[in-house]
Amino acid sequence: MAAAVAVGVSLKMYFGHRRAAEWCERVAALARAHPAVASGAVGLFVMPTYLQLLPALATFAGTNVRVGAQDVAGHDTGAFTGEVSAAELAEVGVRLAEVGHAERRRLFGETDDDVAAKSAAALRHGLTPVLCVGEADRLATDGAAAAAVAQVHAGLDRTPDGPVIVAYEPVWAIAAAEPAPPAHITAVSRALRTALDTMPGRAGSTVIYGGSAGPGLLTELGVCVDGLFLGRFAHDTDALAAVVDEAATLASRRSPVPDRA
Ligand SMILES: O=C[C@H](O)COP(=O)(O)O
Repeated sequence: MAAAVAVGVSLKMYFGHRRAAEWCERVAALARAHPAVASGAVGLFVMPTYLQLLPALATFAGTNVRVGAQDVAGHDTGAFTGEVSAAELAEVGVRLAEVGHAERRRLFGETDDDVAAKSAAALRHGLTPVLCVGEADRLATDGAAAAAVAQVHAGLDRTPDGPVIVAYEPVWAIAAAEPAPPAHITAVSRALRTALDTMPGRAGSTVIYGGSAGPGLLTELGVCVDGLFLGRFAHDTDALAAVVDEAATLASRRSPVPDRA
């Protein structure tokens, strides 16, 4: 089988309940019809709001689409009003938990320690963390890579073993008109892969790119990333289908890499 290329989508808080349900129905139909998703060559995952998780799990049942949460508590149980634990997410069938997104760091004051606690909670309960990292300001490649690698260590160094997905998202490229330049993404993604390769317990981890990603980018990036993490440009499911097609082509060109996250 071709090596898996990931295509993830976070719906953030863009959709209401009905629109999210309709979008999930269309994506489930795409997943059922697309041979590369059905075979696992393209690893599609979807992150709706907490309230949309249960209906999404029902809609994607029987497909290869994994459902993830956009956040997770750093604690396992107790008096943490408004939080949702990794244990409960895993109990209902959620497979991934996003941690450290730039919006949570900037708007909700999440620190590296918070991110590490959330990564640890996810790994303790069998969820794959999707750890978002990226430089806040436009930096040259070396500085950007150093900042992103430092965030990976801060988010993972004291956490249980297990494969993770690192989403490289330069903050300045999120919600922008265009993604970061391919040469920049390539260089930073390589540095992230090298860092993950030297970290004990992270075999099978992958690096994907997010930040105004859409159709065409994966083809430009080629094998230097393990996939894309989409936001706005997946709201149109035809655009998402185009990215899945590109991922399928890329997967067929990669050497098999078993058991990637
Ligand atoms: O979670 C996804 C990323 O933050 C990218 O969002 P965007 O493509 O809308 O910029």
